[in-house]
Amino acid sequence: MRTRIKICGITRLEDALAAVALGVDALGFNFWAQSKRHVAPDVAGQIVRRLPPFVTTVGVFVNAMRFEIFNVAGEARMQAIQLHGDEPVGECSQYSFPVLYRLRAGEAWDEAALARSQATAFLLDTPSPAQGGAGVPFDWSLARPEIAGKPVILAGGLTPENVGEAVRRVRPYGVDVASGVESSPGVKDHEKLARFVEAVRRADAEEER
Ligand SMILES: O=C(O)c1ccccc1NCC(=O)[C@H](O)[C@H](O)COP(=O)(O)O
Repeated sequence: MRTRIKICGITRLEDALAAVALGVDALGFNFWAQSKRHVAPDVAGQIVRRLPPFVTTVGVFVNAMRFEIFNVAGEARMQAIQLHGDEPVGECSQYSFPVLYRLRAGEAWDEAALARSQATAFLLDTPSPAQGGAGVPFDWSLARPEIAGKPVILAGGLTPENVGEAVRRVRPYGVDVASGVESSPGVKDHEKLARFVEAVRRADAEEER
């Protein structure tokens, strides 16, 4: 299976186009005002208008009101949303968008509630006071390819140097990275992006052999 790749914290068109040229599957746009990677909805919308088809745009929200999510996701042309705060998992059913629901690694989950939920996938991240984007990996033995029958997107401190090992060990549906491919918050380093994608593809190819 090809591991899907989401690059999170896109704020600039050139970074979005560089990631897409490398074949990534999804781009994350952070609409939480306190994030170092915050992007205004109109700026995100202008970036999205310049993307080729078949790239999933994901709006990242932290404890936002439903009407705000609908308005922002609409204006910025998001195709999916990521709930990355303290939202209950039942909140996923309130949206017509596919929803990535953040789980904190190491916390006790109510697997039955997760299985019943309308989450499309679980983004498994390092617990962090900054909510996300902290660049700190967690113990991957806490991760699995699926949780409650839904795909897992592995996040938290992934870098070009460690992502191959993470993919080999966890075999997640996808991987997600923000800080590990940056030169500064919100500014992607295109060389790190290329090495990240290559490391994932190398790990995929090893599994196929
Ligand atoms: O990236 C942020 O600044 C951020 C802030 C608040 C909530 C979520 C945030 N990012 C969401 C992501 O999906 C990140 O890619 C994920 O947390 C992993 O980040 P990193 O450890 O920097 O790769």
